[in-house]
Amino acid sequence: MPQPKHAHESMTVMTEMVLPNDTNTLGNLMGGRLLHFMDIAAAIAAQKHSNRLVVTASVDSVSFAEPIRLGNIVTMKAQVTRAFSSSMEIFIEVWAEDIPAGHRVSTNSAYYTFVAVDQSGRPIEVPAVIPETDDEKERYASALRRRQLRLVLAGRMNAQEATELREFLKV
Ligand SMILES: CC(=O)SCCNC(=O)CCNC(=O)[C@H](O)C(C)(C)COP(=O)(O)OP(=O)(O)OC[C@H]1O[C@@H](n2cnc3c(N)ncnc32)[C@H](O)[C@@H]1OP(=O)(O)O
Repeated sequence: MPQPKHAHESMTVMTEMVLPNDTNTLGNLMGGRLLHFMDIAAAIAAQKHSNRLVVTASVDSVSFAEPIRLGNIVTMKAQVTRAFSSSMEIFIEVWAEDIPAGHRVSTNSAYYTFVAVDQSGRPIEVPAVIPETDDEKERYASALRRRQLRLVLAGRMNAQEATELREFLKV
């Protein structure tokens, strides 16, 4: 069993500049490009936690609340919230910044799930997470509910087994 690791050890901050090739005809960052940036930042956080190869297993709903403009600086902060057997949940927050205007806005957040795999692509055990701050403890505690919900929605868990969702699903 790998030694548990502190949540903050996986913290990853990634910065990108929005270039013309990243935008649509309105000059806004394309959603798929942003998801690509987020996937990389989250994968690095999962690798830091597990010291393994990782693959994306799922992405929870992402909404695009604010357009991100050509020339903006996009900053992503990703950190593992909780690890299970081979899977890890990563919370990622995104900000866009217009540096000349001195304007910074929070644009997105999402939960990604990564699975650590061996060289043959088989899932492999990962360290448990030790949460320390209040935010880390809250996200750690609620991670079990989010895991059960995503596995039920993916058809990988029977709703009857989702102990954290009983009240919500009325099962
Ligand atoms: C960085 C990248 O972009 S990688 C490229 C995109 N991603 C991929 O190509 C991944 C393709 N998928 C796969 O390789 C496999 O489905 C895997 C490795 C994710 C899972 O393999 P399986 O053989 O289904 O393994 P298994 O059923 O044992 O599940 C392994 C873990 O994955 C988790 N998992 C599987 N599917 C999902 C899902 N849809 N959502 C969340 N977690 C999932 C399971 O809950 C389990 O977690 P646990 O070990 O912590 O309990």
